[in-house]
Order: sequence, then C-alpha cells, then structure tokens
Amino acid sequence: TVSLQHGAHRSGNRTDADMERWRSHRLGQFIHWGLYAIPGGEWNGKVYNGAAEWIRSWKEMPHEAYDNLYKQFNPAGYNPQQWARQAKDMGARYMIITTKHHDGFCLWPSKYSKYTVASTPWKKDIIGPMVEAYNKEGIDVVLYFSIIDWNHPDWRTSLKTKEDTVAYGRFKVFVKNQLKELLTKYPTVKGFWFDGTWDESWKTDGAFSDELEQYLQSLHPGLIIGSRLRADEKGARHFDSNGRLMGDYEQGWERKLPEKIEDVHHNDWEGVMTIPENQWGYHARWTGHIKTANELIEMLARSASLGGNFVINFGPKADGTYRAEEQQLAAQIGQWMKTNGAAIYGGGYAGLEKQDWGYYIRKGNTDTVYMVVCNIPVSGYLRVKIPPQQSLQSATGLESGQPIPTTQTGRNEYLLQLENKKYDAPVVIQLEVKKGKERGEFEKART
Ligand SMILES: COc1ccc([C@H]2[C@H](O)[C@H](O)[C@H](C)N2C)cc1
Repeated sequence: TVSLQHGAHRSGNRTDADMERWRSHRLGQFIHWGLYAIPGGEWNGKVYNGAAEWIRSWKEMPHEAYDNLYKQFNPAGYNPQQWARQAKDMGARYMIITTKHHDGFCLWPSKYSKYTVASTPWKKDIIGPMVEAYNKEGIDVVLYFSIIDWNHPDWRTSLKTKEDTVAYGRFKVFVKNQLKELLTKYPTVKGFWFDGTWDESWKTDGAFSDELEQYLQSLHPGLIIGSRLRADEKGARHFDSNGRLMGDYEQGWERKLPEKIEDVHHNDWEGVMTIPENQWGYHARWTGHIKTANELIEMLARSASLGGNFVINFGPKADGTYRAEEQQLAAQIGQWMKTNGAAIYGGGYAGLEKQDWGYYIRKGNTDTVYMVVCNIPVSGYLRVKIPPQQSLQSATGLESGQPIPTTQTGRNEYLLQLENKKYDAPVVIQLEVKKGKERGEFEKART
C-alpha cells in the first residue's frame, strides 16, 4: 500500500442511524430539472442527440442563447406537493434534486451567484418548497450539486497558468460557500450527491475535496456523501490508490448495475437509472428503448439483492409538469410496491446461491428471505438451495398469503411449485430460513 493523507479515512460500511436509514430506503427518485428543460433537446428546429441537460455543449446551441434561457424560466405548473405525492405513490423513500447542474444555474436564490431563480420571471425559491413537500410525505431529500460550473468565470477544467490557479482558488471558496448556504437554508436534507468531479483541476486537489467533505460533515453530522466527491492526492477517484472506497457508498453505478456481490465487495452502493437510454433532463423526443415498469422493478430487486439502492430518474418539463410516460411508470411501480414493498425496503444481500428465476433479498439480519421471481420457469418449479447448516422452515406467497407447495430434493435443496397462471409482474415468495441443525417441516416429511 502507499501512504495517503487524502485517501479513505474509514473502511467498512457506516453503521450510524443516518446510514442505516439511507440503506433501508432502497428505492429513490432522481429529479433533473433546470433551464435545459426549456429547449428540451431541440433548438432552431434541430434535434440534439445527446443528453438534454448537456445541450449547451452542442455546436447548434450558441452559449449566449443558452445562457439567456433563464429569462424564460417561469414554471406555472410547478406543484411540489403534487410531485411529492407522486413520489410517495411510487414508493420512493428518498429523492435527489439537481440544485445546480453543470450549467451553473441555481434552483435556489443563492447569494453567491446572479445566475439563480431569483433572476428569472419565477423569482421564487424552487428548492425550499420542494424539500418541505417531500419531507411532509416522509421522503428524505438529497441535494445533487455539480462542481463543474460552466457559468462561473473562475471555473477551470485544468490549471495551465498562474492566473488559472488564482481563479480556481476563488472558485473553490465559491463552491464551499454555496454548499454551506444549502445546508443552512435546507437543514433537513440528508446528503449531497456530487457530480462533475472528473476535471484535472479538481482531481489534482485531493486535499481540498477531503477537507471539504470533513467540513460538510462538521456542519451537518451524519450527512451522506458518495464516492464521487473526492480524489486522493494521486488523483484516484471513488477508490483511493490503495483500492479503498472513499465516501459513504459507491456512487459509480450510473445507467448500469452490478451483476454479483463481488462487483460491489459488500460495500454500500447506489445505482441511478434513466427511463430512456440516456436522458436525465427533459427531452421532447425520447428515442431508443424506454424501460417498462417490470424492467425497472427487476433492476430494483437486483439492486436490493446486492445490498444497494436504486434511484429512478425523472425529467420534468419546463412548465413544471411531468410527461405522461413518467407519470404512468411511477404509478405502475407504486402499484407493485404497495403489494411487494416488504421484500424491498430494509432488504439486502441474502447470502444464498443465485438462481435463474430471480433474486433473493434478506430482510435485515432476520431469517426472512424474499424471492423476487422475474423469470417464470416453464416447468413451474423454482429451485432453492439453502446453505449447509441452515434449513427451510416455510415458503409463502407474499401477495396470496398461501403456502407454496415445496418438496425437498436434496440435503439442502428444494423445489417450490408456482401456481400455473399468467404472471404480469414479478411475483414474491417469502421464505423463513433457519440457521442451525433444527430440521424444517419439509425434512420431517421426507424421513
Ligand atoms: C461525460 O459523461 C457524462 C458526464 C456527466 C453526466 C451527468 C448527467 O448529466 C447526469 O447529471 C448524470 C447523473 N451525471 C453523471 C453524464 C455523463
């Protein structure tokens, strides 16, 4: 190992109440909302093929045109109570909101910048009412904050000259001031979701990002900050130069999910997912594959089965309303969560051998293990293998409440028989798996 001043300061998962709460959420909602929703991926009759929130970087979008969009920001349909209600109905336990994306536009009236909602026809704070509405629905809020700030004259992607270094020094003070301002104005928030930390300017100042993280924790003990904020003094990100995770959870899973527990090394982690292939902000024309509720539910089950949170992204329109596809998906997912949420909330890695039919999720440290069956076998039989020294005590349909016909086919192997019917969503079975030699009821039948 190399000796590091600004690498990971802790190994192993946090076990404090704030982290336990975050870990139990399992399902979150991401909201990307800002000036980019006004063009919505189109400009001058041309369609931008990139991610809508990056339209400012498109050669067909003059910077001056983008930077004046704030004069049109006036979301008459913005109703944070409605947004919070929809998130509640979806079953989201936390929400991540873009306070400032790479364009530098602030959805709160920051006193450190002119480029905020205060300068728009809307004038009012967007973030405050949103945090209040979500908290009222019992949903925690995490603030997304981009370090990259295309609007700020002192931001630099790299430091080539003395002037760059002096300017970027001012920029880091600005960043620290804005983050303190956000924690002061919105003290109920539970964490920061940092983005835009891949620039040389940031990567080469591991000391600053380390001090910043400690500063924020001192202002707001228990704050949850993922691995995307920091770099160590050698420029390593997410994992320091000794391969140890920096931050409270692995935050690298963006539009992709781990396959097996080794991929996440039993760390806390979070996957963030777009509904289309790659759009975070509102894009008027979604192209490519739009994920269905069942696909998103399977991703959620996979995430919980590997001890991670799954966050589904929404991109509200410029007027503050949601597109129909997003409203429908939120309702469909919520429908499933109403019946099956017990298998997801507070769930984690079960330690059973993965089978083709789907995912095991253990409820905390209990004997309760849920099966989320996503691949219904033509045979109707679900194979369950229990670790040695453990035994299957019962198998019950979560929705039906009925016992699942089960036969033991080996020392620690069972076949569960699914009812022969059409399933139009993943089906959940609740297992009670006992540790120790105690023989389960199925074994008695056998001898
Ligand atoms: C260069 O590739 C990128 C850079 C930033 C992103 C941003 C998206 O705009 C969105 O905010 C996502 C969470 N973030 C990683 C995505 C891809």
